[in-house]
Amino acid sequence: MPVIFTQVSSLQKLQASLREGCKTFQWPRCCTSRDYCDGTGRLRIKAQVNLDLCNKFSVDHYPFLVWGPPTKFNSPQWKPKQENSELELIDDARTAERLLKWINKKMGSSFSLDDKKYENESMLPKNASDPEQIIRAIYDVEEATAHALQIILELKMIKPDTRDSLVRFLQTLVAHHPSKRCRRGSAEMLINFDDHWHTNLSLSAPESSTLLKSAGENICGKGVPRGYWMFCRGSKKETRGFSCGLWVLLHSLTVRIGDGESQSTFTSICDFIHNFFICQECRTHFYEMCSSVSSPFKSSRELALWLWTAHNKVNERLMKEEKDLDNADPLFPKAIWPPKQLCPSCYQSSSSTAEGAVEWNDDEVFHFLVNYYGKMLVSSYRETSVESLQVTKQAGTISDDSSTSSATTVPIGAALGVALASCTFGALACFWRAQQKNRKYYHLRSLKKI
Ligand SMILES: Cc1cc2nc3c(=O)[nH]c(=O)nc-3n(C[C@H](O)[C@H](O)[C@H](O)COP(=O)(O)OP(=O)(O)OC[C@H]3O[C@@H](n4cnc5c(N)ncnc54)[C@H](O)[C@@H]3O)c2cc1C
Repeated sequence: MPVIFTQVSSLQKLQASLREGCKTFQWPRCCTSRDYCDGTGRLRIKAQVNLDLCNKFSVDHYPFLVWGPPTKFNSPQWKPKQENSELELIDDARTAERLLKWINKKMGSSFSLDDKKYENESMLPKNASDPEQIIRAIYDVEEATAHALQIILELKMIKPDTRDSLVRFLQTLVAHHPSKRCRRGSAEMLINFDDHWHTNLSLSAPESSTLLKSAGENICGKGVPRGYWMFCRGSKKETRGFSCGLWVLLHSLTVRIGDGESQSTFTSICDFIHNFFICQECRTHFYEMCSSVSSPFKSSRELALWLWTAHNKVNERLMKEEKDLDNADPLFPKAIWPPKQLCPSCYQSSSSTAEGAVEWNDDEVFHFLVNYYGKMLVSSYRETSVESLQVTKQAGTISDDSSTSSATTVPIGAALGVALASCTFGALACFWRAQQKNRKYYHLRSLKKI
């Protein structure tokens, strides 16, 4: 997946320095907003770290843009004329138009600088009722899994009385996590579990930090958690995210298990939330719902529908709370799910009872859940990501989900590729932001003049 390596703010700073009187200068090896014009009018670079970075990439002029797969940027040294390198110097990028022309040629695309959809808000799922949105959630499920594990380890939540519950949950993940990476990582963790947690012993500090590092880094592959959400990204920083990813994980488990595993999966989910979900209120409510189940589950259908109903009960309660407190995410207010647009057949034709409750067609809801959290969650990604296919082909393997490509390549590809429909947009976003800043700057200046 190509990326653009640049420092737009540095370029702007450089331009600003020139405007402010740096009459003579040499192109710096690298500069940032902390660089400055010295008494002789030469641009000086302050931070050693920038020099090192620029040395690594042989940066000798501005703007200096490199195109290539993100993982290749980790190589210790790269030179613009290096043969057989997947990194390529963009040699014509003096203006946004010229850069875009270069990218369009490279990609066989025809983007224009007026394509306003590259703004940040396009990173948000535009319409939660759009079934295609779930394709992004595979990354959030990975993110939530790794995030949950980090919390467990950092807060030292594995104790003699919680240990077994984690083992059971990991066993479920090994068999049924929708991401193969996470299945592999969970298996790895289980294999090593007894080495770190002898029965009835909690971890001492040095052991804990060693395991924290290796488990945290590996449960869903290197680079996960990545620190951002795709499907679960809220329009405010404090909304959605982890708890959304956790729900998606739980639903995806319930549609993957066999009938004979339904009761044990139910117990493992309930215990996991009870012991390891840090939201006290959520745990308490969820535990109450778990405790009110009177007879064992006999099929995955029963369990999937139970979890769906439980989630809707939470939604219903939060709908009221959000209304009272006026703290809903404006783009993602709580609602009874799935909405009609997403699954019309889930609704009985009479639609709702006299009390206003929805009458569901349970068979259709189950069918919908199996498709949505089963096939769609994992397979649509492969179909829409050219990059993922390329990685798979290169590796000479056949993938059944997103897991065969590198943990860092795919999400960046997803972040730029799936969310923005093409990696090119990343570069455009850069220019877009730069343009906007300029517009804002000129706007402010014109205001000052007035
Ligand atoms: C087990 C659990 C219990 C929680 N309990 C509480 C609580 O008591 N109080 C509280 O304030 N917060 C609770 N939360 C957090 C809360 O439910 C939301 O996760 C959080 O507010 C973020 O909401 P969201 O808009 O991202 O959608 P979420 O509710 O997180 O849902 C994520 C996605 O799942 C899908 N979805 C929605 N409803 C359903 C459904 N019924 N079945 C299947 N899929 C569905 C939608 O696509 C949605 O975008 C809990 C979270 C979890 C995981």
